[in-house]
Amino acid sequence: MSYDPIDHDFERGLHNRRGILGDAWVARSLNNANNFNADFQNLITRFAWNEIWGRPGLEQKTRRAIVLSITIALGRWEEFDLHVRAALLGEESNRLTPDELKEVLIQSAIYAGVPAANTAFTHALAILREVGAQIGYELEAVAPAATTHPGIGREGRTTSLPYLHYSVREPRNGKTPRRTIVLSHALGCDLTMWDQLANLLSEDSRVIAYDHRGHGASDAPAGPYSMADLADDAARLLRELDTGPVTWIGLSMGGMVGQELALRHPSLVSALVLANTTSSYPAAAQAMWEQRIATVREGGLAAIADAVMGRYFHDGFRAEHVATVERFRRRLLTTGPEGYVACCAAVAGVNTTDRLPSINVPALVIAGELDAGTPPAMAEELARQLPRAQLRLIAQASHISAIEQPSAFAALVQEFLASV
Ligand SMILES: O=C(O)CC1=CCC(=O)O1
Repeated sequence: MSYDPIDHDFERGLHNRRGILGDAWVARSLNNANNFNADFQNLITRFAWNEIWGRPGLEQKTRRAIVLSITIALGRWEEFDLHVRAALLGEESNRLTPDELKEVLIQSAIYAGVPAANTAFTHALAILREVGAQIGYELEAVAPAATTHPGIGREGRTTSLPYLHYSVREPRNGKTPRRTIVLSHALGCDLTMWDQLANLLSEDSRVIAYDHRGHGASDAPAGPYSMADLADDAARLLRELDTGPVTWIGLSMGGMVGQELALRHPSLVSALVLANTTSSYPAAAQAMWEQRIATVREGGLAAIADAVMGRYFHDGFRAEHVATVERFRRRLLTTGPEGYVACCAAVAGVNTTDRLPSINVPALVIAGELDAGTPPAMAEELARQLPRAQLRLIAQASHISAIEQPSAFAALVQEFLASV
């Protein structure tokens, strides 16, 4: 039987401790050990750094965030400072970026209290001032009123009436926007319909999403509305935001607005993505729209909610994505009935077919294979009339194809954007 003189727990712990706190700190701490504290140093090296930090169940970045949160909650500022510095200067695989550190501190404000987070920000800022240059992070003045939420951008509303609620996401890469994209939602939805695509496209683009009049947090002036009203709203919003020509991505009613905008305000549109939409409805559909308006007037939006969900999403999607469908149902039910029926009138009256040949911008027309509301034949007609259109069909998608098939939808949009 051999005797191994190496204490493996201590060695492994030391290795982990160096990886997390850095060689210099660990060397200093070992050099300063003495007959009073060496036993304690040995204990934390074996137990904290080997037993706990050595466990494979969580990434080291996550463990760093946990330590920061707990030291904030307990007000252990010396330990907090040590771990902030180590987290910022750590190895690439496990370091926290200043933005990630900021998120830990913001979240701790809710769970440990604002006073604790306040002190944490003061301590973390002092460390960032010290190590910022080393990690390429510059502190610069920013007005709190101008901050943006990473998931929804900066919200605002037009200064002119009727007020339109919008959000603007600036490019995450921090560079000049490659283009400005406007996302235009369907009847009965609101700008949140686009959250996922907006966050994807804002990697390098400025992305604006807005609520049509009568929807979301925008005004709902007395109706009925026309498609020209909705297009003029869009033009007013773009002029207020001083966007210049935009890439317009609209689904269903949002695509109808895009066509009318390109016809009435051609200088504001440089490219069009028209998804699950049409340039007109057959005469037979007029009675259906009139019936829908009457039903909502009589019974509110609850009276049409099941039918609308059935048109938005195909059977398989509804069965598998109950929470998503519920989210859309809630949104529909919280849309004001007056604004909704006023927009139904605009949709029923859409009529751009004969004018489409004058839209001379690149266009991507997307159809959903299973879309009963605006079937692929309507997309084919759009693509026939638009001089610079390409037509794409998404399989296993009905009306709200951007939600049913988000990856396929995003891939088509990105392929198109790369080509224009
Ligand atoms: O509400 C529907 O049935 C589908 C729809 C028509 C126009 C729109 O935007 O969505």
